[in-house]
Amino acid sequence: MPHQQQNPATPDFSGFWVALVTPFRDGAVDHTALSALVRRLASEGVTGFVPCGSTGEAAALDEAEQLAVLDTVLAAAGGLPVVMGISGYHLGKATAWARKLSERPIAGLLVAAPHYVRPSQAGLLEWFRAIADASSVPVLVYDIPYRTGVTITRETMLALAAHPRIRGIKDCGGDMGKTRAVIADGRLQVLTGEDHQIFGIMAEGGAGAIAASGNVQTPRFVRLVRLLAENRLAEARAEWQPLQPLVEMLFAEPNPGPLKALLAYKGEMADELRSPMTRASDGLRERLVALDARLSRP
Ligand SMILES: O=C(O)C1=N[C@H](C(=O)O)C[C@H](O)C1
Repeated sequence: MPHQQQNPATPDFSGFWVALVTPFRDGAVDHTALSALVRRLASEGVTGFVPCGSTGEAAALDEAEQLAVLDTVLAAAGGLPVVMGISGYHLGKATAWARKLSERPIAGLLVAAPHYVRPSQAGLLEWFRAIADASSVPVLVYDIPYRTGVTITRETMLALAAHPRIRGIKDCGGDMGKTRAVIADGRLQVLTGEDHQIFGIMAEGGAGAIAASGNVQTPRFVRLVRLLAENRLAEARAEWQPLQPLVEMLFAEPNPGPLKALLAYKGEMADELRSPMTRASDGLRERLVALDARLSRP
């Protein structure tokens, strides 16, 4: 497999990354659909790919399935970088997994705080440092307290920035004070992980986004992030305004249900999720299809 286009000495995670859905068909991962999705997104100008995040229903995939998803994405990515998601709450398993994943030609690991166990800040430092020590590729901290149940404080985040392999955050932290402090500190690249905050966080100096919404209307998201990176705020605002209702609808029911409903309507995959995640309602699907059609008109 080709190595990712990242300079290991100065990895750069700026740009627009897509948090990939994992297509299923008749209960199994649909690798044909996944490969076609990645090739389309690459041709539409995304920076890179993030498989096995929350959007990718990683919690419902066993290790062999996650590795197979990663290999399909690497093979279809055409040399674009791939950052693999890791979550869990067993430190020994997480470090072993990080070691194994970093044998693959990936650009980085996206590591969430341990969920359910609610450790102290000292425990969080141990978690992220141990995984970064085990990894041979850069690590992005996935800050998402509403899913993990644990808040990474500003002080903890800045302490993590001292680790040579921790290079950025996927910010769903919901604390603009912390986001601003990390941007001002300058050691970690801040990628928003909240699709509705792409404009705001990049306008404040964020380096980019990792977003589920970009699985659809991809060229619009790619243009938006490019304009923001170039500080062309008025043009970026004009690009952002029509995307706002799309983002709202895509998250009106649990992600990735709405996204898969729209991708299925477009013929890119089956409208199938693994329980307990469920398909979007018919009403939301109809509204999404209508909005997507409007956004797709030249
Ligand atoms: O899978 C991800 O990574 C993302 N997850 C967020 C979520 O559903 O919590 C949304 C974001 O767009 C990407």
